[in-house]
Parts: sequence; structure tokens; C-alpha cells
Amino acid sequence: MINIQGLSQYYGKKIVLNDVHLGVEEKERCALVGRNGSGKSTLIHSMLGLLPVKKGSILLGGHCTRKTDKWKKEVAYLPEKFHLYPQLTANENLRFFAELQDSKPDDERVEQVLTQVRLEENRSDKIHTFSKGMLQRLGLALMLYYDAKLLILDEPTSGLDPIGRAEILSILQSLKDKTIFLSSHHMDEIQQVCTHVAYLNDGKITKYTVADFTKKMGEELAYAKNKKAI
Ligand SMILES: Nc1ncnc2c1ncn2[C@@H]1O[C@H](COP(=O)(O)OP(=O)(O)OP(=O)(O)O)[C@@H](O)[C@H]1O
Repeated sequence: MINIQGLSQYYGKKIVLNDVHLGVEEKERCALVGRNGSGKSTLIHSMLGLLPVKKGSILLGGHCTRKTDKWKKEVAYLPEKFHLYPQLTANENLRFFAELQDSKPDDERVEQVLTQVRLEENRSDKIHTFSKGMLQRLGLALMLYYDAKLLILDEPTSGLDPIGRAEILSILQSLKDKTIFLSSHHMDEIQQVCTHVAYLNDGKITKYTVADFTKKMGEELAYAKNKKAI
């Protein structure tokens, strides 16, 4: 579903991605992990065509993002920050954005996705009354409306309280027929939702199973603590 070959990106002389290779299979759930400034946003923006690819190739759903727009039907993206309209209800927001894409919003689909993110009882509430967690779930609903096969999410639980996080994670877990690629700094949520980790370090990506990555991180943390103690 994702096939990245020899991707390099740089800003001026600063090389951020250096000959990156990554494959993510259909229905896999892969976390993108890396320290602050390691290049996660650069990678995601390259995948979405927000940043021109300087070198290498990115295929999403089998379509090369540089050669055709066909991949856009396969992909839905939830950025860390997004804008919805506070004076509109949940239902009206979804219909508004759906109208921007389709000539007529599909009301049945709107109801389906509101139910999927557990906002069906809040469908007629103006969203300025929503908590941060509810707004994030509405963002997810908007993403699900298009029924794309590949979901790309940038830190989907950022800034949420534990209950808000748990709700988002449980919804993501329930999306069994999707391929999920999400950036995250939280091992517990990666363990809960993901099968694999793409670890971005020094401009390269190494892919692990979640179990192997958990072991590796445990060893690195123990080493860092020991070093501090000495
Ligand atoms: N437009 C830009 N011009 C110059 N340098 C940039 C630009 N965007 C990002 N960088 C640099 O590239 C590196 C990677 O940035 P990027 O935002 O991709 O990292 P990140 O892993 O997403 O970081 P974070 O976890 O903090 O969000 C950083 O050193 C950053 O300062």
C-alpha cells in the first residue's frame, strides 16, 4: 500500500531524509517514530505531495505520487491541527466538507461515520461546545467519510486527556479493513494500535515489528539511565 524507494529530501544543505526505503502492506498498521526534528513531517508531507520529492519515488496504492493523481482516492489524511467550523453542528460540518468534494453529501454515509466515531448523539450540537477529544473524533469522521483504504494520521492523540486518547485509540483499533500509518511518540498507543514501527533515525528508516521495537527501546532506555547514573 505504501512503497517508498530511495527517497531523499533536504532543506538547503541539511539532509533530512537520506535514501529512505519503506514498504507497508495492505491492512498493516505502521507507526512512524522518531525523535523531534528527525523528519517525520517531512516524510508525511512528501507522501502527500505537500513537499516536492527531490529524489526517489513514492507509490501509494500502487500509484506513483509524482506521475498521477490516482493515489488521492486511496488516501485520507488527518493533520495534527485542522480547522472545522465552530458555529456549525457536527452534522453540518461533515456535510459542508463533503459538499466541497461531492456535489451532494451522502446523508447515510454522514450518519454512518458519526456513529463509527461515537458522535451520533451529538450530531446536532454546535461544535464550539465539543471537547478536544470530540473535535478529534469529528476530524476522524471526516477522514472516514471518503472511505479511503490508507489513513495517514499525524499524532492523532496529541494534547488529549487519557479518556480522549483511549476513545481515539479504540476507534483506530476498530478499523480492521484500513491500512494505517500514524506518527506517534507514545509507546503504549503504538502497542495498542500498531503491528509495525518505521523508525526514523539519522535520515534512514528501519522497520520493526512492535515487539522487536519495544525490546530495542527498552534496552536503549536502560542504557541511557545507566549512563546517567555513572
Ligand atoms: N521548511 C524548512 N526549512 C528548513 N528546515 C526545515 C524545514 N522544515 C523542517 N526543517 C528541518 O528539518 C528537520 C526535520 O523536520 P521535521 O519537521 O520533518 O521533523 P519532525 O520529526 O516532524 O519533528 P517533530 O517531531 O518536532 O514534529 C528539522 O531539523 C527541521 O528544523
